[in-house]
Amino acid sequence: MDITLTLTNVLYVVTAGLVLLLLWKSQRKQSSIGQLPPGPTPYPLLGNILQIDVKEPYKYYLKKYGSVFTIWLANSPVVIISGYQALKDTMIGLGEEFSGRATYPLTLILCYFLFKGSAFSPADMLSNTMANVICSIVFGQRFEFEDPQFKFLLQTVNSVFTVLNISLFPGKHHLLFRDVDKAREYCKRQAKARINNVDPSCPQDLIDAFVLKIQEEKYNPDTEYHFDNLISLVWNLFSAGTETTSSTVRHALLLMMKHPDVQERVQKEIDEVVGQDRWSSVEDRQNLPYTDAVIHEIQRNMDLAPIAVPHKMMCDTEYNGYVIPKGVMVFPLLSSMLIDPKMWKNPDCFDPENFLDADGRFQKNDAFVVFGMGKRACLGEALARIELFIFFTYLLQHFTFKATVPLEELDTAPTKCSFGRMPRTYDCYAIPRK
Ligand code: HEM
Repeated sequence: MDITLTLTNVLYVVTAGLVLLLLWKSQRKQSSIGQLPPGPTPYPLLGNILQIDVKEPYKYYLKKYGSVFTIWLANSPVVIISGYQALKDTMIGLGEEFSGRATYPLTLILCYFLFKGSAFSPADMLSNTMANVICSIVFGQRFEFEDPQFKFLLQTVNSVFTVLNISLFPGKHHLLFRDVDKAREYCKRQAKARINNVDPSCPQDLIDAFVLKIQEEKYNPDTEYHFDNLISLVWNLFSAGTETTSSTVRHALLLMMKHPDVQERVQKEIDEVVGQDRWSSVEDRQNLPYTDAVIHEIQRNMDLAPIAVPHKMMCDTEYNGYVIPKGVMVFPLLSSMLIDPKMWKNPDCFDPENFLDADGRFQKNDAFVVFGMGKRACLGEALARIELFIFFTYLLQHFTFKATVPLEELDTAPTKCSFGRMPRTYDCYAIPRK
């Protein structure tokens, strides 16, 4: 008998056996969690992946199943929660139970990005500038834009937001994990260098302050202040705090080009309240209601994190007649609130009137949940709001932004993907105002 033929046959049988085993396990898992909210029937192994429309991932199911439903990403159930009431009940009312943090499943990552080459694109400048804000707070220093270490850190963060559009199979994401490890190593070296070198009377940055807490709590066995947490904190702040704000300002300038009347009105208000001879400060915000409304509307329109950052159940929890087991992943569908026609005057278009009352005063709106809600809401919200205000007002105080293409060709819709919405890259003219 031909030995190669026999081996091939054995291989077929083993592979078929493995596939059958996986199918059996997958179906057992899918049917074993009986009290989850309803949702589309999953295929074995793949779950609902093939049924999800990447452009509008959950719209159809929202209509069919209402505000709480389950989808399966491969072999893992994910509970999707949407709408004002359900999100308030869960993220705030049951805040503790819903406060675990899940990791992004690779299968969720189904993003599509468009990139174009450009003569003057503000993208790099914005991300360098915003990153230096975080660097000043965390590392106590700013970096030159050309610094290779700084470039590497930024590139890695950018990859986390963009290259994560790949599949379960070996490939680019492994390079990404390797780069993330390298970036964390850098954070580690920075932190290690400080361990015995902090002046307790004068901490210079976040690392110094954390190191002092480590020393203060060294005899407390339950302390959260230890070296590993310091590294995670530094990396989390850096990665969560750079691309988010710089992408928002990038989207802001794009919208200003598309809506020159809005840009002009913001500039007029800044000229009247701040003038041209000084920078705006946070105190000016209350006297700049139109500008404030425009910044909020930019963020609502952008909808940077449509499903927030995946949550995880801390314990078995009953909600709305269902039981969501401990460990199950939950996506709070923030988008559903940002475009809810019951909550906004004009939910589908960019319209600063969404944040203005009849007298032109700034009007808060409970459905403005771009930073998430409840216990796991964005840690950097206060800083992000200040950054967006200061950078946006500074840029419009000094420049008028103009598109390089006719306005009707300027597409402002962020590139869609199922976990984040990134602004498009574009060329622009920044015309000095003086
Ligand atoms: C436009 C700017 C930003 C937006 C729209 C934004 C949005 C968000 C959202 C939606 C979440 C997840 C909330 C949830 O899961 O319920 C989040 C988490 C987080 N953000 Fe931001 N963020 C921004 C800027 C920043 C900045 C500047 C920092 C750091 C200084 C930061 C640090 C974090 C951290 C550390 C978390 C995780 C919090 C946790 O797990 O408890 N973010 N952000």
